[in-house]
Order: sequence, then structure tokens, then C-alpha cells
Amino acid sequence: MTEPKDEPARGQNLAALRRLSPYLKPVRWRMIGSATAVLGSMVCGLLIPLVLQRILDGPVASGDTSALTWPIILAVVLGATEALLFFTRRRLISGPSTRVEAELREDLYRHLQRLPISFHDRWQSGQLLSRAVSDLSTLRRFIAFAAIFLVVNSLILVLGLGVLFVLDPVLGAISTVCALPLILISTLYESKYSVLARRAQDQTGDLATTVEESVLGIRVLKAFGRGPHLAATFARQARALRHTELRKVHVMGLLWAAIIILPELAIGGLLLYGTFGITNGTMTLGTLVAAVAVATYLRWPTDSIGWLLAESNQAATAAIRYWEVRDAPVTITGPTRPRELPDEVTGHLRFEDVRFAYPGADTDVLRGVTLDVRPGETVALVGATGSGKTTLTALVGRLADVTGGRVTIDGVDVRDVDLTRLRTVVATAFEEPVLFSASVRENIALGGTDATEQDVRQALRVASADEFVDTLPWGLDTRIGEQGLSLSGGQRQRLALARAVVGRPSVLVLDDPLSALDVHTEAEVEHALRSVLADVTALVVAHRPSTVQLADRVALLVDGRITAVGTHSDLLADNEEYRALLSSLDDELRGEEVA
Ligand SMILES: Nc1ncnc2c1ncn2[C@@H]1O[C@H](COP(=O)(O)OP(=O)(O)OP(=O)(O)O)[C@@H](O)[C@H]1O
Repeated sequence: MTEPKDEPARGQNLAALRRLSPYLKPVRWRMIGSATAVLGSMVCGLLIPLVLQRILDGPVASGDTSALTWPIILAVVLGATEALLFFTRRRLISGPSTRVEAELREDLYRHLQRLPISFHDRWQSGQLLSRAVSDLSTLRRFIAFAAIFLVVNSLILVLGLGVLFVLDPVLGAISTVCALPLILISTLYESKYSVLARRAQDQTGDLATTVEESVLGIRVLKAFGRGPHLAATFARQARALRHTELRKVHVMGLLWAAIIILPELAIGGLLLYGTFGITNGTMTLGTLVAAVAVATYLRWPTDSIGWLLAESNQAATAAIRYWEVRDAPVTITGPTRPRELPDEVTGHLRFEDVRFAYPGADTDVLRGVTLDVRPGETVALVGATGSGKTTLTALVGRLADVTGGRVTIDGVDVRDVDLTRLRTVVATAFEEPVLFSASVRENIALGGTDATEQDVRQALRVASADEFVDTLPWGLDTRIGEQGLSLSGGQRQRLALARAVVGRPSVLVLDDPLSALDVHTEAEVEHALRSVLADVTALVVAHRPSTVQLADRVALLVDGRITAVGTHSDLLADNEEYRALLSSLDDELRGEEVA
């Protein structure tokens, strides 16, 4: 599922850009300096035609070449200053614009880390990726270029038209009459373009999602021969994006037609009127040449307005998309006044009448779970598929919050404990042992920020992973591929276990740690698990009888409630439902093995 994609409303654009001001404030003087430099540079450029006018109507008309020296020196100085100031603009703005981009990106990443799992369940990763990369580049380009030139070019346009009016009011009027429709067309086109810009940016996000998913799922795709199917989906999305880009070009093309024709008409009009003026003696040659030179100089400020508006629109769309993520509420936060857990946490874990419903769902997944896991005890959670086992485990480390009842550790509600402290006390290992493209050491140390070399080695020993890590080419420093793809399933599971125990948690939550392992690997991980579970309170989701046998007691989850708790053998003897469930899990397992 993806996030809602609204077309940007008018007015929303400006508000989204205005919200960037806290980031722009520290660099505002450099931005103003850059705008002033470019304005100064363009004013110099605008003055050169006036010097030309003086040369033509003065020394050239009178044949007095001795009077040429100073005007020529002035023209050269103006030209050199124009170039120097233009260069200064770039020097002034490049540092601040990249700094703003980096800060926005950092804050986005930090926010993504704090957002609840439910947010990440809802959003496609490609959409987040495109916002963090391409949208922020668009904003940097806007800050460094479009924002400054939009202001400066508009000012130069007004100034230039003013110069034309001073040279001759009719020349000024001809140029203004041609410039006005251009501004009108640019404004009309702005709204059309912004809708297409938003669509193209969203489609880029979809495309990124497909690429990312196919790279992560490359094994599944190859195994099922589904590569061509995904390639077809990719091609379809790429075609849709191309179609939108072509429509953008079409809209842009219409604008460019107006942009090119209207200034040409203006220059034609100036030449026509000027030629009559010179013939009648009401205008000098210098004035006409200066007017044509000014009008030609104004082509870039005029031409660029549509394109700069397009860039600004694209930047506004990028800003809206950026704030959509930044505005997503962080629903799981630490308490303002945290309650202290004892220094020596015993790990007494209790679920008291716990209820839970996923956001937007009509029914509760958990409907009053009550379970007591004693300090140091291992309880296996058993239930039919979809009965809510994973959901229940997520509540301990507050990956999700209960919607009713409470979860306590040593008598303290987990919502009252400082979040960092809670996640030091509780460690979770998930069904899919996700590893990062980093060294083995870095992957393990993720489980405990203060973990020393000795802690990492101890954790590997506990998880029975030390021997195979020693055989890796660079031992602990061996870089493992993204998702640990260069390792076997059992090796990845054991590294995930080591990561879970490295911070010496008091409560360990394991979501089916033996999933997707063959019999041989299962035995290796089981051995590791026995030693991992020896010193902690553990809640283990179990899909296999072998995992159940690691537990002191078993809790049976049926229809969102714990219906029975007891030892494996007691439940086997007394509970019909448990027997049926276990034999169905056994059948499933046998089916998997045969397959
Ligand atoms: N992010 C989610 N949003 C909405 N519903 C969800 C979400 N995740 C799980 N569910 C639903 O909640 C119910 C319980 O899911 P859960 O993953 O906790 O079950 P489980 O017992 O762990 O299943 P399994 O044994 O197959 O892993 C299911 O009906 C599932 O469809």
C-alpha cells in the first residue's frame, strides 16, 4: 500500500516553501549576498547599451575619436564587473545550499527512525527514497538558483523596461505590451505544470520501489522465474513516467513558443518604430541601437521566467512531499516523566488484559491477553497463523503500543519507561534476520551501542556463531552483503541472535527464530538458543515443536486471547486444541520439508 497522493492545492505550494525558513535563516545573508551579486552583475550588463548609445551619438556621430577612450574603458570595466559578480554569486551560494540540503536530509532520516512501524508498513520504501534523494536535490537547486533568479530576473525586467521608457516612451510601451502576455501565460501554465510535476515525482517514487523490491527479492524472483513479470511491471511504470514527462514537455513547449515569439515581436516593433524615428529625425541611431541591445539583454530574464516558475513549482512539490513525511506523527514517544526500572531488572514480564487493534482496522487483533512470564523463564507463544503472535511480541519493546490494558516489566508499565532504557532492557530478534551491509562487528554492535570487542565476542559465543565468524576471511571485520546475502540462513539467524543478546537484555523477545531453517541448521541454531535463553526472561513465538521444547511453559493464543498456559507435556495431555494445533504445525513442517 502506498500513501495518499493528493494533487497540490494552490497556496499549499507557498506554505510548503515558507516552512523551510528555519533552515534558510542561518544562511540568509549568504543568499542575500548572492542575490545582490547577481543583481549587480545584471545591472552592469544593462548599463553597457547606454554607454554604447553615448559612443554612437557622441564620438562616432561627431567623428571625434579622442573622446572614445573613457566610454570604452567604462564598457570594459562594466563587462569585467558583470563577470566577476556572476562568479561571486556561485561562490556565495554553493556552500549554503548544500548545507540546507544536508540538514533537511538528516532531519528526515532522524524522523524516519522515530516513526512507528505502522508508518513504515503503510509507505513504500521507494517513495521515501525518492523524497530523501531527488526531492531534496530539487530543493537545493531551487535555493541555489531558481529562487534567486526568479527575484533578480523580475527586478531586471522592470528595470530594463524602465530604461527603455527613459530612452523613448514608445519603445518602452512596445516592449511592455509584448512582456505582459508572457507573464500572463506563465501564470496560467504554472498550475497545469505543478499537477504534472507532482505526478512525475510520485511515479519516480513508484519506480524506485519496484527497483528496490526486485533487488531485495532477487532470489525469490529468480527461484520462481518471475523476473520477466517484474520487468513488465517496471516497463509499465517507466512508460507511465515517460508519458507524464512528455506531457510536461508539451506544456513547456507551448510556453516556450510564447517565450520565443513575443520578444522577437518586441524587437521587430522597436526596429520599425526606430527606423521611422531616425528617418524623421526624432530619434538618434545611438538610442535605437541601445534600445535593441537592452531588449536583447532582457530576453534571458523574460525567457527564463516560465522555466524558473516551473523549477519553483517542482521545488514546491518537492517541499510538500518532504513535509508529508516530516509531518507524519511520531506516535511512540518516551514519557515526559519516566518511571525508573530497578538497577537490576529481574525481567518479570506481564501482559494485563492487553488489547490491540491496527490503525484503521475494525476489529481488535488482541482481545484481552493476560500472561505472566516469570523472571528467567522462557515462555513459548503458540497459535494458529494470523492469531496475533507477532503483534503481541511487538508490544514489549513498544514497536507498537497497546490500545487497551498494559504490558509491565518488573511492575512498571512499559509506556512509563524511558524509551532508550526500555530498548536496552528488551531485545527483539525478528523472524527475518535482517543484516546490514556492514562488517560482522558493526552488525552485532547495533544491538548495544556501548558494546566492547569483548561483548561482541561473548555474544557470538553465546549464539554459537564464533566458530563460523572466525572462518570468515577477515573475521569480525568481514563485510557481509546487504541483508546478509552472502551468509547461510543458519548463520544469519545466529548473528541476529548475537545482536539480540550483545546488550545483555533482561527480556528477550524472539519471533520464530527457527523459521525457514533446514533440519541441520535448525539443530545448530537450537543449540545457540539454549545458551541464549539460559539467563533471560524470554517470550518466543514458536511454529515448530522443537522451539516449543526450548520453553519452560507454553501459552496458547486463540482468537486474540491466551486460552491455556502450561508445560508442553501438560498441554499435550490435557488440551485438545493444543494437540490439534501442534499436529497441524507438524504437518505443515513435513509439507515444507517434502517440498
Ligand atoms: N500492519 C498491519 N496492519 C493491519 N493488520 C495487520 C498488520 N500486521 C498484521 N495484521 C493482521 O493482524 C493479524 C495478526 O497478525 P500477526 O502477524 O500478529 O499474526 P501471527 O500469529 O504472528 O501470524 P503468523 O503465525 O502467520 O506469523 C492478522 O490477521 C494480520 O493480517
